[in-house]
Amino acid sequence: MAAAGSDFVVVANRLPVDLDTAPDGTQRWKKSPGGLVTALEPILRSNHGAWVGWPGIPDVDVDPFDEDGLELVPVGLSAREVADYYEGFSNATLWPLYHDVIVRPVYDRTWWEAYVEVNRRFAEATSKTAAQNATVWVQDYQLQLVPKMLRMLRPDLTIGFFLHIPFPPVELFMQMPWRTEIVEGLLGADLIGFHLPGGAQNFLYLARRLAGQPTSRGSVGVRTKLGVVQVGFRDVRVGAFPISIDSGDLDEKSRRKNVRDRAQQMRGELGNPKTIMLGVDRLDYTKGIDVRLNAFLELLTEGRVDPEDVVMIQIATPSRERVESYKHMRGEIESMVGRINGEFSRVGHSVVHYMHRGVPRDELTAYYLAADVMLVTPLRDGMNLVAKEYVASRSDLGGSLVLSEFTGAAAELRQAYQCNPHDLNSVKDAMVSAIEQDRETGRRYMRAMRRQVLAHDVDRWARSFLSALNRTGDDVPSHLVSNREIGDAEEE
Ligand SMILES: O=P(O)(O)OC[C@H]1O[C@H](O[C@H]2O[C@H](CO)[C@@H](O)[C@H](O)[C@H]2O)[C@H](O)[C@@H](O)[C@@H]1O
Ligand SMILES: Nc1ccn([C@@H]2O[C@H](COP(=O)(O)OP(=O)(O)O)[C@@H](O)[C@H]2O)c(=O)n1
Repeated sequence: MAAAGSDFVVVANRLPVDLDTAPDGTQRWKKSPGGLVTALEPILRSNHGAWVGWPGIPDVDVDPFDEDGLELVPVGLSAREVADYYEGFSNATLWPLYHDVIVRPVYDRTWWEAYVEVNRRFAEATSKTAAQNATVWVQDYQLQLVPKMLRMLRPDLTIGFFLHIPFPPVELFMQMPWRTEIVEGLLGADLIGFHLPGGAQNFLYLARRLAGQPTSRGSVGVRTKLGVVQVGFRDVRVGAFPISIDSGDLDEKSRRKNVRDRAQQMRGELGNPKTIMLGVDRLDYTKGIDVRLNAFLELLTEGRVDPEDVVMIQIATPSRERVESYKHMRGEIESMVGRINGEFSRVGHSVVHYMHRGVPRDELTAYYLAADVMLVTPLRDGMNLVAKEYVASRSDLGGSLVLSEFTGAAAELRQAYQCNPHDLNSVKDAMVSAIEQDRETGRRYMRAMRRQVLAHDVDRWARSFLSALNRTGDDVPSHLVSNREIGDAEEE
């Protein structure tokens, strides 16, 4: 039976803050990594909702607490569950399978059992947190069984699900030993959202084939034209809702004098090179950090880029460090950085600056402003918020974006220098075009991309998903998302 509870509950693998243990044993909360938290935290904060999630370290038992008007409901995981559910099934099975099998997925029955058990725990915690008839929004691949489990516990709830990573082609999904259970788990929701129409389309096909449910046959549009799966007397709707960022906030930050001064200072510290190229990613094999380093190495070797003129900065945030494929990739990337610097740096002038750590937000905005060329080269990425953040930060209309075709963002940022990360020549050519771009062309491209990102911000993303979930047309209940109007992109 529902207690008083919250009217709006987000359920995600992680809380927006992680409990961090310092070397002296003291613990403090710090912002969790990744785009999901960046995207959802502002919405939930402005709606005084509740967030159910894992506090980020094993074997801690924390009571629900209030943080600036947001109720945080921790779901504890044991060390074994972190190994089997998070590192195992989520990040060594689902993550590689959904990212085009860049790394071979491991199918392990023990991991699957832990995934089922932890999903049940999340469903139970949510059931206790949500008020009668509340709206619950379940996030991402770690929790695909929660919609069905939650519906069984609380049929009064309106349940949405959003997948932040790509939904794979049918032939790849069919590898999954527990494919039917996953499709049926998702079908517990009232609305299932993907970044792109292709993911929605793949899911509709699988709902027919694996769950044997009738579905609509027409194509799915972006934020419009939802697909439908009929599950008994319920209609489950399926749609494409490309996520975004708080672009207005970033635009405003990038105009601040202290941020601009810091960007200038960074350029000075690097010896004022003609071109600064920047990469900002979690250290993940999907992000194609190795691809851009290889392309840079070849350009330097061929003399198409002069090491005196071009400097590359790579910020690589530590991620999933106990998963084997991540350990392996870190070693490879760091040895490539060493090789490039060994061949092309001189005393006092490194060609690649590599940082294996997170960076505070203001500092990150200054990096975006300092960079002439932003390198976003994933082999596959659900959206990639970094690409959108770069564009939102360039209120000066400077800079150029090299963008992989295999990111969700590529569907919206058409004026980027798009490339195929599986084709090194394509990446090299895009880099050279971005480096050599003339000022007027660059301003035109950046203006067009900014119009897109400023008009389609994270507030609009949440509003379009939640209004579809609540079947209220354009009017979202005011307790769900802020009604802040999005102004026209103002430039310069
Ligand atoms: O929680 P972690 O295991 O440390 O990973 C961080 C997050 O990575 C993934 O982010 C995705 O969501 C972004 C926002 O929609 C999207 O732009 C990006 O393409 C995705 O990779 C993951 O989906 C999250 O669940 C993780 O929290
Ligand atoms: N050092 C860093 C690197 C990234 N980030 C943020 O992490 C998020 C990454 O999101 P994304 O969509 O590009 O990729 P995922 O890491 O979610 O796969 C962005 O919002 C970045 O600004 C950060 O806060 N600090």
